[in-house]
Amino acid sequence: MSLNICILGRKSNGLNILNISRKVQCRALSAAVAAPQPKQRNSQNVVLVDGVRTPFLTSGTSYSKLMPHELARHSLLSLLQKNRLDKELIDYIVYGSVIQEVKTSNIAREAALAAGFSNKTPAHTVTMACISSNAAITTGMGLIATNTYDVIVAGGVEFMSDVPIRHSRKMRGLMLKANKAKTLGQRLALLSTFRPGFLAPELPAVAEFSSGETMGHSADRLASAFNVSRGEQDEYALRSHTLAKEAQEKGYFTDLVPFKVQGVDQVVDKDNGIRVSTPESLAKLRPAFVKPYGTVTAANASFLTDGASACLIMTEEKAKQLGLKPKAYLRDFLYVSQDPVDQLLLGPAYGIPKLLKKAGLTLKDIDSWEIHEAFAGQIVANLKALDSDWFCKTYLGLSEKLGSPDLSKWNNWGGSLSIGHPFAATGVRLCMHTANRLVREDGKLGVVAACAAGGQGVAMLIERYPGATAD
Ligand SMILES: CC(=O)SCCNC(=O)CCNC(=O)[C@H](O)C(C)(C)COP(=O)(O)OP(=O)(O)OC[C@H]1O[C@@H](n2cnc3c(N)ncnc32)[C@H](O)[C@@H]1OP(=O)(O)O
Repeated sequence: MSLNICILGRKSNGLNILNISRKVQCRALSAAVAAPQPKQRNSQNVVLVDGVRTPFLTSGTSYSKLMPHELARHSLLSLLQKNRLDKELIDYIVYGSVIQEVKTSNIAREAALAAGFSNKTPAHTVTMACISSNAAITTGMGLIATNTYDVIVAGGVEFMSDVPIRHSRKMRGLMLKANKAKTLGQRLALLSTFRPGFLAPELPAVAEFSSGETMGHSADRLASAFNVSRGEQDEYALRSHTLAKEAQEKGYFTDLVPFKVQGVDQVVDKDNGIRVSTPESLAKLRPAFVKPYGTVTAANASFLTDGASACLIMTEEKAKQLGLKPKAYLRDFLYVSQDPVDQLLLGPAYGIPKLLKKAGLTLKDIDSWEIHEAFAGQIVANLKALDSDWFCKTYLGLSEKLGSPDLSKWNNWGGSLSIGHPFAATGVRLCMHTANRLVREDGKLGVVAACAAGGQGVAMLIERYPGATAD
């Protein structure tokens, strides 16, 4: 028998369209009593021991003079310090990165060396757009499952304060040829081919390579396809910022490790993009991408963010041997992908039903949802897709809609819209917020899901570890 007392919390913020109530779920008798058991998949239990992140900062602020591997270094060192771990214990490091600093392309290795890890600890870097640190974690799970390694650090870093801006292709061609020219005559001949237009730089864009469409434009198109109004998007964005602020003030972001940045007077100890606004000021903002009729604005989109994260995963047996107290079991995961020219931000809508089916669970079994908020319109569209017979039958092959997740369990500490979204670092934050929320909210099972450029997505199942704490 489970006792399920729901206390109606403070005023609802008027989120009627999404039907988001501010119910605080109190499961006084532990969820474990009648809780479902997901199908066992791993031959060995893989546990998430702990995870940390730098404060997430809007790009161009206190981290702007750093290099990305220095941010990653901070998360690696902090993970070890927080868990009082010897660097020699780490068998392997996997890190995610999306927009790469060309000098540190294998940033996992550069960050590890900068952090003083043994040069005998191999490290590699993965990239899968906004789910790159999920890919780092699941790569680590694979290395553990194949008995290749026992103790893995997985993480991710993104640094939007300094991105590689290139010369144009023509200018690059000219410069490479000039490098090879042997005589003054050859150099002068090349110089005569130079045209001022060659100097126009190539800026990296947060855009889909195959279609050239920016993510913001895709979000606008998705919102329009699912009839998500501007009002719904602003309302959802306000919810995200409000809940993040509340969680920040209550000290729930225990995954965040303060950072003394060289040259910056004050220790950076908070995410700086959380900004609770009023519905009126949100309504005044102009469209950021599709002008003049689009609905995605600077306030209902995630913002360009600098940050890094790292987590420690290993077999349960190893954690016991080392006397470590894990936070969660990493129970299951899967990736999904669709045509990016159609709709590329529906990863959660594709991934969640598949994951639940694979694990033998239903929506009701999930106590904590941590879903990446690329855009408010993208989140509302994913919710509408899950609750749509048409979408679930046509695109997922289900006999009917999956339904609506309980929104009182959904991103209760805000999300990427408010906390920030350093692309390759977000996955670890999602897993850590899930693990810590399961403890604070007395739940058992959590789902992480995210969309990513390329039309890809991830869904992960996380289970609270007995005796876990949220510190
Ligand atoms: C799967 C994935 O995750 S894909 C990746 C998803 N993420 C992205 O693609 C990143 C999208 N975001 C962006 O590119 C940028 O943040 C943009 C283009 C939306 C906005 O960039 P900027 O214009 O530089 O934003 P900026 O911070 O200046 O804000 C613009 C205005 O909105 C206002 N604003 C921003 N946020 C808020 C807020 N929460 N409340 C009220 N006003 C706000 C600002 O004050 C500013 O107003 P002003 O013009 O009067 O000064």
